Amino acid sequence: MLIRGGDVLGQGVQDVLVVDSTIAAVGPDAADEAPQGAQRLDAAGMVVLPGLVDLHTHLREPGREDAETVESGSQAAALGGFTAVLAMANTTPVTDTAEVAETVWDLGRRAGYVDVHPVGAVTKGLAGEELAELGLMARSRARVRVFSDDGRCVDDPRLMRRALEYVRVFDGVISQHSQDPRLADGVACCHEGELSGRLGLAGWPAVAEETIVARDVMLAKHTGSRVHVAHVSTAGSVEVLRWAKAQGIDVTAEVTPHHLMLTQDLLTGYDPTFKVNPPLRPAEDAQALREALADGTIDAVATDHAPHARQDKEHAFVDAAFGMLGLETALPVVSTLMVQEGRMSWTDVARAMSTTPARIARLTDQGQGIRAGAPANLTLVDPDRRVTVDRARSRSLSRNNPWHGRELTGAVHLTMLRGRVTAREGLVWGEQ
Ligand SMILES: NC(=O)N[C@@H](CC(=O)O)C(=O)O
Ligand SMILES: [Zn+2]
Ligand SMILES: [Zn+2]
Repeated sequence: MLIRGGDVLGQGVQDVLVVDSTIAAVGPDAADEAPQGAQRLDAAGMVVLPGLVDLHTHLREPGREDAETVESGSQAAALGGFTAVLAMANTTPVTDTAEVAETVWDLGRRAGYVDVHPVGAVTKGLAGEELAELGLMARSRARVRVFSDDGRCVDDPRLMRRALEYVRVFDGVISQHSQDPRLADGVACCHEGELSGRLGLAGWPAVAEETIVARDVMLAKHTGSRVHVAHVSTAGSVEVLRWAKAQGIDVTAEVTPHHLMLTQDLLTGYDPTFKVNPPLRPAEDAQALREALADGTIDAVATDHAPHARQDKEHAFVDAAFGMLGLETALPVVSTLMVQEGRMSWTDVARAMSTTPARIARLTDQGQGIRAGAPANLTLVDPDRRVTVDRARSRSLSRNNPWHGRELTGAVHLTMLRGRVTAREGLVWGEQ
């Protein structure tokens, strides 16, 4: 397929020739190299990005196939411009063995829309007591490199130290859900501050996140291992990261689209759609996150796509499950908030949503950019298209969509995984 006239990485119009599963040529001569009868795709007005990689997705299978399956989540991912997702371990059973990791990996292959890389649990059953089979998961067919107890914090410093030492052997990384459970009330469900008092809700203080981030960067320094901070949400965490990076500590961090754009003020209606962990924060935090993403202190955007079935989400605010959808809206939110408003270029977006997350997860078949010889993982974005988000049109099996009714600018037009079109104009592979 010859992709004609697209703006590659926002750096200028180039043709891109894809032959089989590989990018064969990029540039003015690509058309000359196209074989007879090659399919042509007019990409005028589109931005061509490398396939997006999500470091943080909850696919809910095995165990909660009513909320999401590998197949439904993979379809949502492809429609969102992703070619790979890291599937979190908080399933039932937990992904804490090579067998479960291989099951998830195989389900992803069978679905075929995106590469599904299982994240391994750090501790058995996410219980925070005993290390899981990290080495066996790493050596399994699923080649696990990212480990996380996400949903829970590995709060025992001794266990965190051991985990960091262990994964260093195979160049793995611990993705930490940074939240000291001892600094937050068990029923906390929003940001602790003046607003939580007014709403009568128990909150988490920002410091519950920041102390864990600070501790973990020191443990990374001590062990010479890699730590990744999942869903950074406070200005104080950003300051710690900035300091740690200046010291040369091997730490990376991700931010979600919702922590970039949404703030705690949405909670005044007590709508559980906006209940998420970590909680939506004050506007000053969101502002600090935007700046940190733009200047590279925060390395990546990750969705934390967290589907929940109606019976778990539609409750009084305090009783509802934590989490919100994100796969289909991540690129449009980043486009609207960061690109349209001049904070990031499309090259920066490619770095934060493809190249860097692929490197953090040590993926071998993703994030290699748009150059001859790289796997043909591509996302075509229509940067000026305005879309009003409609939760009813999501491919996710769940409806906890915090973007419902919002108008966003920038839409995914087409996604290609190793030369195969997996999504195009709202339809997935097989429907086109
Ligand atoms: N983000 C959330 O609010 N929920 C996540 C867990 C998590 O990411 O911590 C989930 O699994 O539902
Ligand atoms: Zn988490
Ligand atoms: Zn999560």
